[in-house]
Amino acid sequence: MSSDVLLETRGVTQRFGGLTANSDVSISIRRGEILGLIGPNGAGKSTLFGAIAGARVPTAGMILFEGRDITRLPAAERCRLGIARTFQVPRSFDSMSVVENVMIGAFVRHANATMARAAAYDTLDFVGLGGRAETSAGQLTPPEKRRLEVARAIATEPKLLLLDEVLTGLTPSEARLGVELVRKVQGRGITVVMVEHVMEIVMQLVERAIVLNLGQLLAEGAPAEIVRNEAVIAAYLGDRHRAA
Ligand SMILES: Nc1ncnc2c1ncn2[C@@H]1O[C@H](COP(=O)(O)OP(=O)(O)OP(=O)(O)O)[C@@H](O)[C@H]1O
Repeated sequence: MSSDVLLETRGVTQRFGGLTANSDVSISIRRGEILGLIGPNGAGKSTLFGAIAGARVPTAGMILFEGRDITRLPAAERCRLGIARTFQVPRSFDSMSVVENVMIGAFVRHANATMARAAAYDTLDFVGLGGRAETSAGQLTPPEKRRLEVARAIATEPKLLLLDEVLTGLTPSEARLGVELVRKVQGRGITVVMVEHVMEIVMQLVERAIVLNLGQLLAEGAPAEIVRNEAVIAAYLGDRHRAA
């Protein structure tokens, strides 16, 4: 495997009873890129994130991170190796303060609470939530909660960050800030894979996109190629993106 490949899935299959959520999915994630993972609802995008982050061991197939087989490694160990994810529905501890929520991530790298707190404050400044550090997480607005989710993941100091629909449902100005934040994350040397349905965001942000449909890899390429791919138009985009 070439060293510019950070993570590779080989033939990953995930069955839930009779349903095959991922079917023989082989993809490579290149070091330093922003990769889009797109496809219709139920295509298996979040399931693939789960396989990469260690939510469950896939039914079949293999996952390699920096050339190492991590297929059976627990999520916490993958996190220590440098894989972090956010969840589609933010998972904050609402009775705790914002900074305490981020400390949960920072403890992955800092055993000492003072150092974890300092790292959490830095991360909150980085994501633009520095002014909300002492607020209860439950009082954050929905877009702020998404940022908190990103902050907690970044505080683990990942090499690979999996973002599950963090920019979906935002107003245009919030989405613009979100796009800036993802670029800043990449600027830190973190490789980003993002599940995103809003094609305007995908088109401006990602360098390469992978399309899943019915659990299978349907297409991959530059966003400008993807939006012209007949199979992708038929399965996902519809005619409105034909001329994009
Ligand atoms: N833990 C589970 N048990 C049973 N079925 C599941 C489980 N997780 C996902 N599925 C099913 O697997 C399929 C793929 O789901 P997944 O959430 O990965 O799709 P997705 O592409 O992320 O969809 P969306 O864009 O709606 O989030 C769906 O049919 C879903 O209902």
